[in-house]
Amino acid sequence: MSTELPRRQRPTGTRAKICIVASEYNEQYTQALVDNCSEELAAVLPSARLEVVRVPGAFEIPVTIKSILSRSPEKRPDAVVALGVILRGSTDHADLIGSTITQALMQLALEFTTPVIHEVLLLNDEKQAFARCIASQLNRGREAARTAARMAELFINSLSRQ
Ligand SMILES: Nc1c(NC[C@H](O)[C@H](O)[C@H](O)CO)[nH]c(=O)[nH]c1=O
Ligand SMILES: CC(=O)[C@@H](O)COP(=O)(O)O
Repeated sequence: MSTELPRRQRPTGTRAKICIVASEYNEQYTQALVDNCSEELAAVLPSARLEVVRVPGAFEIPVTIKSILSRSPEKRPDAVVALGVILRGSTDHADLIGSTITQALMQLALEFTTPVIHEVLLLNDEKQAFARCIASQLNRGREAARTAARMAELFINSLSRQ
Protein backbone atom coordinates (compact mmCIF):
# COMPACT_ATOMS: atom_id res chain seq x y z
CA MET A 1 0.00 0.00 0.00
CA SER A 2 1.40 3.41 -0.84
CA THR A 3 2.69 5.00 2.34
CA GLU A 4 1.83 8.66 1.86
CA LEU A 5 -0.52 11.03 0.09
CA PRO A 6 0.59 13.66 -2.42
CA ARG A 7 1.63 16.71 -0.41
CA ARG A 8 -1.08 19.34 0.14
CA GLN A 9 -0.50 22.46 -1.97
CA ARG A 10 -0.88 25.91 -0.47
CA PRO A 11 -4.52 27.06 -1.01
CA THR A 12 -5.08 29.22 -4.09
CA GLY A 13 -7.99 31.27 -5.41
CA THR A 14 -8.25 29.38 -8.67
CA ARG A 15 -11.93 29.18 -9.69
CA ALA A 16 -11.64 25.68 -11.06
CA LYS A 17 -14.71 23.61 -11.93
CA ILE A 18 -14.37 20.17 -10.39
CA CYS A 19 -16.87 17.34 -10.85
CA ILE A 20 -16.99 14.26 -8.63
CA VAL A 21 -18.70 11.19 -10.12
CA ALA A 22 -19.21 8.64 -7.33
CA SER A 23 -20.93 5.27 -7.24
CA GLU A 24 -23.33 4.28 -4.46
CA TYR A 25 -22.43 0.59 -3.97
CA ASN A 26 -20.73 0.06 -0.58
CA GLU A 27 -22.31 3.35 0.45
CA GLN A 28 -20.56 3.82 3.81
CA TYR A 29 -17.22 3.77 2.02
CA THR A 30 -18.13 5.69 -1.12
CA GLN A 31 -19.84 8.41 0.91
CA ALA A 32 -16.69 8.69 3.04
CA LEU A 33 -14.66 9.13 -0.15
CA VAL A 34 -17.01 11.88 -1.32
CA ASP A 35 -16.93 13.62 2.06
CA ASN A 36 -13.12 13.50 2.36
CA CYS A 37 -12.63 14.58 -1.23
CA SER A 38 -15.05 17.49 -0.89
CA GLU A 39 -13.51 18.64 2.39
CA GLU A 40 -9.96 18.54 1.00
CA LEU A 41 -10.99 20.39 -2.15
CA ALA A 42 -12.53 23.13 -0.01
CA ALA A 43 -9.20 23.44 1.80
CA VAL A 44 -6.91 23.52 -1.24
CA LEU A 45 -9.22 25.26 -3.75
CA PRO A 46 -11.64 27.35 -1.67
CA SER A 47 -12.92 29.21 -4.75
CA ALA A 48 -13.55 26.09 -6.80
CA ARG A 49 -17.03 25.19 -7.99
CA LEU A 50 -17.77 21.58 -7.02
CA GLU A 51 -20.43 19.37 -8.63
CA VAL A 52 -21.20 15.90 -7.23
CA VAL A 53 -22.96 13.29 -9.38
CA ARG A 54 -23.98 9.92 -7.92
CA VAL A 55 -24.51 6.77 -9.98
CA PRO A 56 -25.60 3.24 -8.95
CA GLY A 57 -22.38 1.28 -9.43
CA ALA A 58 -18.78 1.83 -10.48
CA PHE A 59 -19.53 0.44 -13.92
CA GLU A 60 -21.82 3.43 -14.55
CA ILE A 61 -19.06 5.96 -13.82
CA PRO A 62 -17.32 6.10 -17.25
CA VAL A 63 -20.46 6.75 -19.32
CA THR A 64 -21.50 9.44 -16.86
CA ILE A 65 -18.10 11.13 -17.13
CA LYS A 66 -18.33 10.99 -20.92
CA SER A 67 -21.66 12.80 -20.79
CA ILE A 68 -20.25 15.44 -18.42
CA LEU A 69 -17.15 16.02 -20.58
CA SER A 70 -19.34 16.32 -23.68
CA ARG A 71 -20.94 19.49 -22.32
CA SER A 72 -20.24 22.85 -23.95
CA PRO A 73 -16.78 24.22 -23.06
CA GLU A 74 -18.05 26.78 -20.54
CA LYS A 75 -19.90 24.03 -18.63
CA ARG A 76 -17.17 21.40 -18.84
CA PRO A 77 -15.22 20.75 -15.62
CA ASP A 78 -11.47 21.39 -15.41
CA ALA A 79 -11.02 18.01 -13.76
CA VAL A 80 -13.21 15.00 -12.96
CA VAL A 81 -12.83 12.76 -9.92
CA ALA A 82 -14.06 9.16 -10.20
CA LEU A 83 -14.83 7.61 -6.82
CA GLY A 84 -16.00 4.05 -6.22
CA VAL A 85 -15.48 0.94 -4.12
CA ILE A 86 -15.55 -2.48 -5.76
CA LEU A 87 -15.37 -5.39 -3.34
CA ARG A 88 -14.27 -8.73 -4.73
CA GLY A 89 -16.83 -11.50 -4.37
CA SER A 90 -16.79 -15.14 -5.42
CA THR A 91 -16.71 -14.55 -9.17
CA ASP A 92 -14.53 -12.60 -11.61
CA HIS A 93 -17.10 -9.80 -11.89
CA ALA A 94 -15.18 -7.40 -9.69
CA ASP A 95 -11.94 -7.79 -11.60
CA LEU A 96 -13.71 -7.56 -14.93
CA ILE A 97 -15.42 -4.28 -14.12
CA GLY A 98 -12.38 -2.92 -12.31
CA SER A 99 -10.04 -3.35 -15.25
CA THR A 100 -12.64 -2.15 -17.75
CA ILE A 101 -13.31 0.99 -15.74
CA THR A 102 -9.58 1.75 -15.49
CA GLN A 103 -9.18 1.54 -19.25
CA ALA A 104 -12.29 3.63 -19.84
CA LEU A 105 -11.21 6.41 -17.48
CA MET A 106 -7.83 6.72 -19.17
CA GLN A 107 -9.44 6.82 -22.62
CA LEU A 108 -11.84 9.55 -21.49
CA ALA A 109 -8.99 11.68 -20.11
CA LEU A 110 -7.11 11.38 -23.39
CA GLU A 111 -10.20 11.86 -25.58
CA PHE A 112 -11.23 15.08 -23.82
CA THR A 113 -7.76 16.26 -22.71
CA THR A 114 -9.16 16.63 -19.22
CA PRO A 115 -7.69 15.14 -16.04
CA VAL A 116 -9.77 12.21 -14.81
CA ILE A 117 -8.67 11.26 -11.32
CA HIS A 118 -9.02 7.53 -10.75
CA GLU A 119 -10.05 6.45 -7.27
CA VAL A 120 -12.34 3.58 -8.17
CA LEU A 121 -10.92 1.13 -5.69
CA LEU A 122 -10.86 -2.62 -6.33
CA LEU A 123 -10.54 -4.14 -2.86
CA ASN A 124 -10.44 -7.56 -1.24
CA ASP A 125 -12.37 -6.79 1.93
CA GLU A 126 -13.88 -4.14 4.18
CA LYS A 127 -10.65 -3.80 6.16
CA GLN A 128 -8.96 -2.46 3.04
CA ALA A 129 -11.98 -0.26 2.36
CA PHE A 130 -11.93 1.24 5.85
CA ALA A 131 -8.21 2.06 5.62
CA ARG A 132 -8.59 3.87 2.28
CA CYS A 133 -12.01 5.49 2.60
CA ILE A 134 -12.63 6.28 6.27
CA ALA A 135 -9.25 6.33 8.01
CA SER A 136 -7.22 9.47 7.43
CA GLN A 137 -3.59 8.43 6.97
CA LEU A 138 -4.00 7.12 3.41
CA ASN A 139 -7.40 8.48 2.54
CA ARG A 140 -8.03 8.07 -1.17
CA GLY A 141 -10.65 10.81 -1.13
CA ARG A 142 -8.09 13.34 0.07
CA GLU A 143 -5.56 11.95 -2.38
CA ALA A 144 -8.04 12.46 -5.21
CA ALA A 145 -8.73 16.04 -4.14
CA ARG A 146 -5.07 17.02 -4.01
CA THR A 147 -4.40 15.45 -7.39
CA ALA A 148 -7.48 17.04 -8.93
CA ALA A 149 -6.52 20.47 -7.61
CA ARG A 150 -2.97 20.29 -8.92
CA MET A 151 -4.04 18.97 -12.33
CA ALA A 152 -6.88 21.48 -12.72
CA GLU A 153 -4.52 24.37 -11.98
CA LEU A 154 -1.87 22.95 -14.29
CA PHE A 155 -4.33 22.75 -17.18
CA ILE A 156 -5.92 26.12 -16.43
CA ASN A 157 -2.63 27.97 -16.10
CA SER A 158 -0.17 26.15 -18.34
CA LEU A 159 -1.53 23.53 -20.68
CA SER A 160 -3.75 23.54 -23.72
CA ARG A 161 -6.82 21.32 -23.81
CA GLN A 162 -7.03 21.19 -27.60
N1 LIG B 1 -20.32 -5.39 -6.79
C1 LIG B 1 -20.10 -4.04 -6.98
C2 LIG B 1 -20.68 -3.33 -8.03
N2 LIG B 1 -21.48 -3.97 -8.93
C3 LIG B 1 -22.39 -3.27 -9.79
C4 LIG B 1 -21.74 -2.70 -11.06
O1 LIG B 1 -20.91 -1.57 -10.76
C5 LIG B 1 -22.84 -2.24 -12.02
O2 LIG B 1 -23.66 -1.29 -11.35
C6 LIG B 1 -23.69 -3.42 -12.48
O3 LIG B 1 -22.83 -4.39 -13.06
C7 LIG B 1 -24.75 -2.97 -13.49
O4 LIG B 1 -24.16 -2.37 -14.61
N3 LIG B 1 -20.45 -2.01 -8.18
C8 LIG B 1 -19.62 -1.33 -7.30
O5 LIG B 1 -19.43 -0.12 -7.45
N4 LIG B 1 -19.04 -2.00 -6.28
C9 LIG B 1 -19.24 -3.35 -6.09
O6 LIG B 1 -18.68 -3.94 -5.13
C1 LIG C 1 -18.07 -6.45 -8.01
C2 LIG C 1 -19.22 -7.36 -7.86
O1 LIG C 1 -20.24 -7.26 -8.53
C3 LIG C 1 -19.02 -8.53 -6.95
O2 LIG C 1 -18.67 -8.04 -5.69
C4 LIG C 1 -20.28 -9.36 -6.82
O3 LIG C 1 -19.94 -10.49 -6.04
P1 LIG C 1 -19.81 -11.93 -6.75
O4 LIG C 1 -18.51 -11.91 -7.54
O5 LIG C 1 -19.77 -12.92 -5.61
O6 LIG C 1 -21.02 -12.11 -7.65
